[in-house]
Amino acid sequence: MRITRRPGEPEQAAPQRPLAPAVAPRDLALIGWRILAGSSPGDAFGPARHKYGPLLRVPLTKLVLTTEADLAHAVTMNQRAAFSAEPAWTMALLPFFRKALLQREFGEHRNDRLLIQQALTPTRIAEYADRMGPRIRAAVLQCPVGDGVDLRVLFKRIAMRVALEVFVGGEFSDARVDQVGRWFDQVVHWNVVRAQKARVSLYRFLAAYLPGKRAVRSPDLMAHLCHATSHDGDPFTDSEIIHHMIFFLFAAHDTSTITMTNMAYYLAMDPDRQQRARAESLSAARVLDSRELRVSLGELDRIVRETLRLRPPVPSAFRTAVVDTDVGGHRIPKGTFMIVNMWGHHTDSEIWPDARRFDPDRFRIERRDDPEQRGVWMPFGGGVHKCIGMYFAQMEILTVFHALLRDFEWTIPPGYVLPTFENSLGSSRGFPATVRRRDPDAVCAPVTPAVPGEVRWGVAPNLMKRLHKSVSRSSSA
Ligand code: HEM
Repeated sequence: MRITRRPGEPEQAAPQRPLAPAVAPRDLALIGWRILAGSSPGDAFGPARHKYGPLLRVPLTKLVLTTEADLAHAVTMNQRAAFSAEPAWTMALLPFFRKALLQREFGEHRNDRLLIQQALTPTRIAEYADRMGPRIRAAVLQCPVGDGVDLRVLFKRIAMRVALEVFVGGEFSDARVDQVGRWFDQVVHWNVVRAQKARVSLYRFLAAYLPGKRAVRSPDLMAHLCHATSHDGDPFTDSEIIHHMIFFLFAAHDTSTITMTNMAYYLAMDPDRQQRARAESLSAARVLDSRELRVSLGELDRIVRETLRLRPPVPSAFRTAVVDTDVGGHRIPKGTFMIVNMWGHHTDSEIWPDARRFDPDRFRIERRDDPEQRGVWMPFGGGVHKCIGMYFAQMEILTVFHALLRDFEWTIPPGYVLPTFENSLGSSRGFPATVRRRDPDAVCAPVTPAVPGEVRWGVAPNLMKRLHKSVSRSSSA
């Protein structure tokens, strides 16, 4: 419609619909039950979204949850500076981190993010790939074989070593890597005493490096922070550097460990797909640089993407409204705690055909162009807090699996379900794999097209049947 107005006449604002409050459904608990009973978050929230709208408030609280992709963009892009990550993340998961990057906002966040970003430029990542590649391949060759192997232990050790050697600098013994890994496991533990003890140990461990880093400009993040200035123009204090490093090392290894564990799990459930990825790796050179990794390992790259769609290690982003604002036509009062659940729209069957199938081919170029899929894959978040380590993680994961697929094959006991909720940030578990070393001269068997596998969900898989029954009873009541 064309709007005509005389010169000088003020522009009339389009009539606006009054802002609605987020609905607080009384049957919200039922959604929780559905997820516990084996629904994916996308399936469980779909009916509620149709009934109540895209924003659901938890009754009697200031918690508002959305599984809507558009709203996830609006909140994380934060164009009106109405949301802050700091108080929300501190409450949700990071009480044991102090002034981490994710807990900084606006000017201060911009300053520190730009500094940290310098450790993650494409050139630096390529250097890390060259330096860490041989160490990763050597570590993969140590993979235990036999039944009941927990591959998570291997992935954790590799990711922890890479994070320490790249961002703190130097070389670390296996015992030291495992010790630091255990402290990080405990730092987000529900037992606050253990968590506090672990944080003190990490603090002391990193503090011991400070004098050396302040004296010499070594090419690692920690030395870089020692010689940089903070937002107020002063050098970072010892404590600021250590708090940055504790969160950074955690973010740099825990998410990658979880992703690699989940990938190994899906590939164990889908032997055809594993074989296809192996054939691709065997047809490429054993040693690939960071650019070649992405170009030569398309199948593996799609497996990473699909794994991150189905089980994002950071399933939600948390924000607090710092002013009264609105999102998607809904009023958001100051102080609202927003849970942007990317996992919900990642598993929404209205967006992803056959959403519960593990189907990496959905990321093939010809299918990725599907307009419905554009912009709805958000495992690394969005906006100014978007994951700073996205390309680093990709390089590391591809390097590990390229080596693993060439020399090992693995399966999983039939019917085993890796508990869905227990493989995200702060609570991650492995699974019992049967691992065999491959004969290096064996030719990869011809590959049949993979049949996408239905993903099984469940918090406690052995309780699934019982929970299903109780949910259908309460729904029909
Ligand atoms: C598969 C692996 C990874 C996933 C899925 C992941 C996911 C995420 C997500 C979703 C966020 C944003 C949270 C929010 O907006 O509330 C984030 C932030 C962050 N990630 Fe990652 N991450 C991964 C790997 C890494 C790695 C390898 C590093 C470091 C090398 C890293 C460092 C960070 C940092 C420092 C932030 C905070 C950024 C900021 O506040 O500006 N992450 N990550």
